[in-house]
Amino acid sequence: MMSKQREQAFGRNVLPKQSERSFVSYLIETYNDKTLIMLTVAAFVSLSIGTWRDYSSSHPPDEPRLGWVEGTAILLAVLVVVLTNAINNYQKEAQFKLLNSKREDRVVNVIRNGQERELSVFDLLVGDILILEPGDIIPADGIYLEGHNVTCDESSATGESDTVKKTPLFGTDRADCYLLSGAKILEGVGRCIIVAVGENSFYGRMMMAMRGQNLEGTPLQIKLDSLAEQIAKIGFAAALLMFFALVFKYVVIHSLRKQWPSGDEIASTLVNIVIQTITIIVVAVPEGLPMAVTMALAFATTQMLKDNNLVRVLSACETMGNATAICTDKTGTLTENVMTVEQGMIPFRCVFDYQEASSKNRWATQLKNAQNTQLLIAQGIAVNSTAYEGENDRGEAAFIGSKTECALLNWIKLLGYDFRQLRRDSTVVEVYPFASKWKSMSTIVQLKSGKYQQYTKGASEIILSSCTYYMDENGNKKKMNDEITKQWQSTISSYANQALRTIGIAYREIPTLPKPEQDGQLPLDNMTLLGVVAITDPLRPGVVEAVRAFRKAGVFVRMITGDNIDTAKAIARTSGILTKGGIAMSGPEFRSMTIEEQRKILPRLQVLARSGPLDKTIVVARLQEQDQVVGMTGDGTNDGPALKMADVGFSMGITGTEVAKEASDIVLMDDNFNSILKALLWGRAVNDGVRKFLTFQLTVNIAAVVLSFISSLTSSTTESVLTAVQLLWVNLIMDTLAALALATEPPSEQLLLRKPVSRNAHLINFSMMKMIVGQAIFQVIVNLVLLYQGNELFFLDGSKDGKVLRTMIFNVFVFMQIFNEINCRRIDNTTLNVFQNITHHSMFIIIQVTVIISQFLIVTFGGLAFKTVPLTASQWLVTKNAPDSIIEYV
Ligand SMILES: Nc1ncnc2c1ncn2[C@@H]1O[C@H](COP(=O)(O)OP(=O)(O)OP(=O)(O)O)[C@@H](O)[C@H]1O
Ligand SMILES: [Ca+2]
Repeated sequence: MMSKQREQAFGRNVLPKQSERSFVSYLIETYNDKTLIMLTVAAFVSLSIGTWRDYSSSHPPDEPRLGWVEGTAILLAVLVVVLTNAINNYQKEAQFKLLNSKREDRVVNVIRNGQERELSVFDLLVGDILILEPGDIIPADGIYLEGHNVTCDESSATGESDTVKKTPLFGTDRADCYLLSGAKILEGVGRCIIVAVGENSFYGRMMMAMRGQNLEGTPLQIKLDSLAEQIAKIGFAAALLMFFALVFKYVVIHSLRKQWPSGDEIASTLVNIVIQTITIIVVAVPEGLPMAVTMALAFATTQMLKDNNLVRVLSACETMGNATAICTDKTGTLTENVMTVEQGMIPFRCVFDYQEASSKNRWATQLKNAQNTQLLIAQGIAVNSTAYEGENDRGEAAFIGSKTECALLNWIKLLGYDFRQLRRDSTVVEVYPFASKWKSMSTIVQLKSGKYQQYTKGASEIILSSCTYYMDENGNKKKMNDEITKQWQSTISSYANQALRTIGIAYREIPTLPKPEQDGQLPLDNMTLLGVVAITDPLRPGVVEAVRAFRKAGVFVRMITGDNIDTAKAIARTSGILTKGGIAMSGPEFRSMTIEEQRKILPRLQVLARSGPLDKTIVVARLQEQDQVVGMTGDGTNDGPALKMADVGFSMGITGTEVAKEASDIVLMDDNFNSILKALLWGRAVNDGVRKFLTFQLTVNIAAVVLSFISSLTSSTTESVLTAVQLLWVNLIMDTLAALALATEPPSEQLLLRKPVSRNAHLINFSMMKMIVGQAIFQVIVNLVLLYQGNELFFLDGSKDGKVLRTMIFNVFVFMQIFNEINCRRIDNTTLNVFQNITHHSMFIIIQVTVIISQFLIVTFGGLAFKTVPLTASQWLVTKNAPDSIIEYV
């Protein structure tokens, strides 16, 4: 059947879209807040009392009827607050949704219409033949057709962590040929036919059932939530205190005067006091605090995707900001993973170097005597690899699979062999795919004679040590001796010192099929060494600079690689990871040390070569014991535990197995080391953004509450200088808008100039504290001075019920917040220039300009609601500069 028809009949491998949450539900969610509801009730009470007084008989007929204004204005303010917050939440959610869909996409290898190709999992169809390798997570339900040793971990489906051995459908023993989606392939290679996709697959059904479950907060969110709660309690207490103080004052004044106002006047004053109290609560409750983190995270994670960091676990983003150590792989991360066979010795004494034009011909001539060897090598490489030539996901023809194998396949292609033909000509009976644990791969084929032949390729020292024979320059099998071994060794290290990756190629003939050892590895002994090839893999551009940047930022970079120690050292030296006095050693050596010795050596350990997945976990454990925050990269299935254990696990988007990705917090979409630096930058930016916002928020909080408190207690009408509606506007500036403005600053290189902040450091550090308290005191003093001395100061006619002065104070207060917000951009003491990089931060500028314009409109046209009067140009100037003039005055 054509794939179109299959798609129509069975659908694509996607789950139906989650029913969209309507905007109204966001509105309801935001409005569902105690203080907002209280405020609404109070507003309605004020509205009814106000209207009632307007039309009551005692209302003076010549005065305008304005009793309804206050209540309506508050209702409008509540509406604006709810709307802005809901819009924010809605957008934030949309960003996370985008991230989620990206997170699920990946490529799989399939055979469709007889053609091998790479496809997006979403395009997998029933009837496709899927190619499976160790580390894959089965993307749809399938039936195992053919393969070797396929073993699955179905714990995600059954909850039991037993490994299940699968047998092919047409095998001798048809016990279990079902491959469940969601299960992991632990070992073996194979092919299966897809029988159920999307919603109909096992995994799909499970995911559908789990829909709608929510994530828990990140550590920063949890910290902020509890801080917000504490502040809210204090604010609540302050508001309550104010309420009783105002009521007490009102009662005392009137009982001293022995003259009580009319009942409705008392009622309206009481309602006013209640409204003021609730407004103070609204201002004091820092509802924007937890939101600021989510917003910063939503912003950061979507931006990080552009920097090729796919954040799987939200908290990783902020944790990365505190990282003190990075452990990175070499191949593909520091290097480009563009591999080409460049040099080699095949067989003994026949050397070639593709950099040298004449060398190739010389090698060809030498090889003439050993044609059989060349064929053996070509067969070995063709049969003993899982890479293939096909279409990549962009539809271009390419070698697909392990880059090392691609390089080898390409090499034999250049030598004139057709690897497909070679594969077709041989009968493969067993495959032991490459595993980092063993550092080799073997395939056993049955010869026409009925005997078996084993091809093995892998890390050259390991292959060398398992060989008792070697092929000499004439194509004769000879016994190894010490001298020959030395010669091979020196060849290998001369390649390795040039930062080349060496692969040993060997074979042996065996009469019967060998039994794997305990750990599943094929015994490697009595092999014949055919030769060693050396593969280049250039350093990625920018790595040297990135390593330097990490060092400046106080983050220690270590290389943990499976490659040869000399190769590793050479690369580490050129990339700047290995420095004078630094230690490079091999994984087995490190593993055999005592914990004490490991701890001692760790601060200087920069390269760990020939390491296995276990070494990674050891390094993470030792580092974490020293309270380090560790970022660790990994690509293989066995790297899973180390990735999980690390504070931030990075998996490779291109070469990483699905299992590694699942265990990781962040997927490096381009496998690139430089992207880890980007993650550090963003991590620091998120932490900083939240701190900036916190500083700003607390300053305004304290200033507004204290000012209202003092001014209302001292005023004759028990009214605060800042009216309820004005305060609500201030609250909008400082909560929602400031969170947007301060928590979304794109990172700048400056963030890399300072040492990491401890993860356990208090959210509010000393310099923030100084800033908060200093600013708040300053603001309160300025406004109080204006309140009591303003009329003389600005030569105002105080008799006009002080409206101009009050408007000016309101204006001064808002402008002080705007300046304060600019100040809060730099809280890290690295520079005093608060305008640094402000041009890169368009969101900040947009919001500030919006606030200034709105303030102008409010003052000029919003008089009714905000109780303001239009100011003259000079009064505007004065309010903007008032803080300075006050300083002069004082
Ligand atoms: N497909 C393969 N078949 C056989 N041998 C391989 C294959 N891929 C790699 N090797 C050999 O095994 C060694 C270890 O590989 P491993 O994947 O553990 O680490 P690596 O790729 O060299 O480095 P890193 O751990 O930094 O990514 C390699 O140096 C190489 O010699
Ligand atoms: Ca608030």
